[in-house]
Amino acid sequence: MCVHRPHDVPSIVASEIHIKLLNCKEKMDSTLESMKDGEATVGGGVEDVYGEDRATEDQLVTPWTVSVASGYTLLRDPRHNKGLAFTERERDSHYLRGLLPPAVSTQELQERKLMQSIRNYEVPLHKYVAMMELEERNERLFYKLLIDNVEELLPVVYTPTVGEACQKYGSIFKRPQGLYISMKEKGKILEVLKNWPERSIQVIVVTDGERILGLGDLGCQGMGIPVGKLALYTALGGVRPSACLPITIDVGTNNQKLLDDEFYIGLKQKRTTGKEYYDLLEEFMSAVKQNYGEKVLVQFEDFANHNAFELLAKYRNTHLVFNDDIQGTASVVLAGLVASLKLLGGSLADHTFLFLGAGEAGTGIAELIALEISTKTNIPVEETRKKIWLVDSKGLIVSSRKESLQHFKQPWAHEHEPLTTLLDAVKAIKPSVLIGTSGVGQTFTKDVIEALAAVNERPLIMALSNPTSQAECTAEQAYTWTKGKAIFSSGSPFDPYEYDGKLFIPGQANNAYIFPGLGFGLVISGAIRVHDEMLLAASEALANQVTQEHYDKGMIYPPLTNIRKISANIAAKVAEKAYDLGLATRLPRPTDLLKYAESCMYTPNYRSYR
Ligand SMILES: NC(=O)C1=CN([C@@H]2O[C@H](COP(=O)(O)OP(=O)(O)OC[C@H]3O[C@@H](n4cnc5c(N)ncnc54)[C@H](OP(=O)(O)O)[C@@H]3O)[C@@H](O)[C@H]2O)C=CC1
Ligand SMILES: CC(=O)C(=O)O
Ligand SMILES: [Mg+2]
Repeated sequence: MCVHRPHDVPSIVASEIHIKLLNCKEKMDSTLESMKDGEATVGGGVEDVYGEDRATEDQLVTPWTVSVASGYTLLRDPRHNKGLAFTERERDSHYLRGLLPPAVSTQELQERKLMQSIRNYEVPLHKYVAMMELEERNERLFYKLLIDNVEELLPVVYTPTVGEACQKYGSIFKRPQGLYISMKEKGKILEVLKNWPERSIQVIVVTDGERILGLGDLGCQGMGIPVGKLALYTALGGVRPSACLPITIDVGTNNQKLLDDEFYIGLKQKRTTGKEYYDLLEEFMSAVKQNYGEKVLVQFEDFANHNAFELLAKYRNTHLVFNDDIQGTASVVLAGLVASLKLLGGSLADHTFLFLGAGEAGTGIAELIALEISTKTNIPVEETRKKIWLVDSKGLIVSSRKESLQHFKQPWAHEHEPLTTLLDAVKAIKPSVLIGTSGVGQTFTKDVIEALAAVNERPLIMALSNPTSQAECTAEQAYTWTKGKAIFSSGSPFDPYEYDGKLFIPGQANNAYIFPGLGFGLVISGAIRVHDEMLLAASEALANQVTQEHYDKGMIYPPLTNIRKISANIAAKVAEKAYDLGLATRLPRPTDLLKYAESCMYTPNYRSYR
C-alpha cells in the first residue's frame, strides 16, 4: 500500500471506531510520555498526521471528529457513494433500505447509462457540468468514466471546455472544489489550509488566475484549471483524489469585465503586485511546507509570465515545485520532436525551430530543446540555442532588442536584422519546425504555412495555444495548406482529417501527457526537488511509447487511450532519476520501479463494504 489516508474504509462499525479511538488515545499518551522524556520529536518517528503536535501556541488547530458514514449520509458522501450499485447485503448493513429504488446495478451498467446521458447533451459546457455533478455525487464512478472514455471525456473536463467553464465559473460554482486563498487571508494561510478536510495531501495545483489558457486574466474563476488538472492527476496519473488539493490564490483581477460583474465570485480589486504579492506567495509556500511537509508537490499553473519564472526560480531549490506551463509543456513538446525524427530523419541538432510566442511555454520549450541537443552532442547550450528563434508581439527576437527584453527572452536574442512579422521570419529563418505558443488564434496564416511548406519536405507544425479558439491554426488548415505534407499537433484536440483520400491523425501536444506521470513519479519516490533531468527522462519515456504502428499513421504521440500505461512509464523513469540524483526519500528503492508505479496507482473500481 503506497498511500495512506484516514478514510479508506468507508464505514466501520461503531465498536471498531471505539477501539481505534482507544488505540489512538493510548498512542497519544505514550507519545506524550516519550516527548516528555525528550526521546521523540515530530521528525523522529512520532506520527503527527494532523499537524497538531507541531503547532505552536499561537497557531490554531482544527478540532476534528471521526464519524461513521451510513444510511443517508453514506449516499451523500461522494467518496463512498455507489448509488444503485450498493448490493442487497450492503443495503441491509448500512441502513440503506428504502433510500434507494429496488434495482441493483453494476458499475459497468452505471457507466453505460451515464455515457448515454452525457452524449445526449449537445453543448460541451452541459457535459462539463454533468461531469462535475457526477464527481460531487459519486467520485469513483466519475473517475471510472473518465479513465474508460478518456479520449471522449478529456475535452470535456479539460481543454477546450474547461476554458469556457472558467469564463462562466461564477454561475457554475455550486460547492467548493478547492481552496480559495485571497488577500483577505493574509496572515492566516496556515489556518485556511487546515480547513481543507483532507490532511495527507501529495499534490497541490495552484493558480492565481492571471493567464488562464489563452483566455487571459480570469481572476478567481481560474479555479476550474487546478480542479481540472487534478482530475487528470487522478485519472491519468493514479494519484488518489483525496491526496489532491486545488488552490486558487485571489489577489484581485485586472479584468474590468469581471470587476464590473455584480455576480463575480472573487475579490473586487485590481491585482495586488510587487512585494505584497510576493509576501503572500511566501506565506503560502511556507504554510504548505509546514502543513504537508517537504514532499508535497506544488504545481504552478497559469500564472502570468512576469510572476511564473520568478516563482519557479525562487522556490525550485527549497520546495518540490514544478511549473507546468514552462516545464511540463517543454517536456511534452520535446517528446513529440524526438518521436518525429523517426518520420523526418536526422537528429534534433539538424533542425531549425521558430516559435510564435516567447513567454512561459515558448521559452520553456526552447530551453529544453537546447538542453537536450547539448546533452546529446556535448555542444554548450549557448551554442545549441542558436538554431532556435522566437517571435513575440514585437517581432523576431534579435540582439538589437536585447536591452529591452524580459530576462527569459534574452538568451534567444541572436544576431539578425529586425523583422516584425512571422511571415518575414519564416522566409528569413527557413525553420523546419514551427511552434505556436502565442495564445492568439489564427496566427499561422495561409501565407505563413505555405512559406513553411515551400522550404520543407515535411514541415512540423505545432499549434499549442489553448483552448481551440486560440489555436494558431486548425488541423484542416495545416494539412490543406501544406497539401498533406505537414506533421501536425495542437494543444487542444482536433479530429482526424481526410485530405486527398488520406486520413491524417493530429496529435495533442498537451502537458497532460506529462504532468500526471511526472508528478506521480515524484510522489512514489518521495522526491524532494524537481530536476531538469527528470523532465528529459519524462520526455524520453513518452517518446518511447510511440510505436511503429503509430508512426505508420503519421502520429508523434501515442494515443491517449493508453495514458495510464504511459503515465506509469513516465513515473518509473522520473522516480529512477530521483533515486539516481539522490533526491528520493522513499527507501529502500524498489527493484522494479515500473511495477511499483503500477501497483501504487489509484483505481476507481467500487470496493465492497463490510
Ligand atoms: N499545449 C500545451 O500543453 C500548453 C499550451 N499553452 C498555451 O500557450 C499559450 C501561451 O501561454 P504562455 O506561454 O504561458 O503565455 P505567455 O503570456 O507567457 O506568452 C505569450 C507570448 O506570446 C506573445 N504574443 C502574444 N500575442 C502575440 C501576437 N499577436 N504575435 C506574436 N506573439 C504574440 C507574447 O508576446 P510579448 O511577450 O511581446 O507580450 C508572449 O511572448 C496559451 O494559449 C496557453 O494555453 C501553454 C502551456 C501548455
Ligand atoms: C495546457 C496548459 O497548461 C495551458 O494551456 O495553459
Ligand atoms: Mg497551463
